[in-house]
Amino acid sequence: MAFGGLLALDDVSLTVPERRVVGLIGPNGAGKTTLFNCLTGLYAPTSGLVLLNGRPLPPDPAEAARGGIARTFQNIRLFPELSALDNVLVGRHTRIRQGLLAALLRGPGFRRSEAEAVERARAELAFVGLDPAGRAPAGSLAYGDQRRLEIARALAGDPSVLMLDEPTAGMNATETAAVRELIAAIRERGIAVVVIEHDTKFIFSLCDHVHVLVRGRLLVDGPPEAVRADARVIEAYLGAA
Ligand SMILES: Nc1ncnc2c1ncn2[C@@H]1O[C@H](COP(=O)(O)OP(=O)(O)OP(=O)(O)O)[C@@H](O)[C@H]1O
Repeated sequence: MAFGGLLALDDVSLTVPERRVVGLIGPNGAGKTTLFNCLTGLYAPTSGLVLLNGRPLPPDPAEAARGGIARTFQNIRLFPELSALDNVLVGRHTRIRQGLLAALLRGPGFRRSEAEAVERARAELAFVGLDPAGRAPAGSLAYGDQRRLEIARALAGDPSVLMLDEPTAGMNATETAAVRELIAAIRERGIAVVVIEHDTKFIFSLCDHVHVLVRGRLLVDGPPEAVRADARVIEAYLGAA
């Protein structure tokens, strides 16, 4: 991925297997968010391909969502005036088959589909540890709960891959531990997770596989123990001795 003369991602390739938590770490400006933006269709990579179950995914966020890739953002992007429940319903929207006419007529098929969506949204709120009624406006929730709400919204779209951009940013140790448990529970549901985090302790204790990105290139990847002990990773983070 090039931005004018800046090569933000250079020859980066990674695979996200089913039911795995894949970590992405690297210093500031390494290209982690840019990679997320390419994988979720927000950016059209200058060259290269994104394959989902072996099929090329067009660079279109709506297609990526329908295909089963969901994400959260580094900076929370909720609809603050909408209730928590409505925020999750927005995430469910890609799976609702009823068209405009059905919505206008509000027939039994539409009402059933709406009731199912609400039930599912409540289940996702409960899954992430929030009040399933979800009446409070999203903007009134505590910061950590807003991050959970974003995850609930992403899960409501039935993703096969969930991409989390710094899910524990700004959280204390207790909240961070809860997010670690939540991600493990998401993997148990059969969903693959890709996580960007600056907190390397969090990444090494959670992930099945870790990729290290430095200045747009993949430096090292492997199981957490191997990556943590790799001299190149230690140098990239701490500088040479
Ligand atoms: N839309 C854009 N236009 C131009 N340059 C961009 C754009 N998005 C990112 N970049 C540049 O690409 C490089 C990688 O940025 P990116 O945000 O992906 O890094 P990051 O690893 O996510 O960093 P951080 O850990 O600070 O969030 C940086 O040099 C950044 O300035």
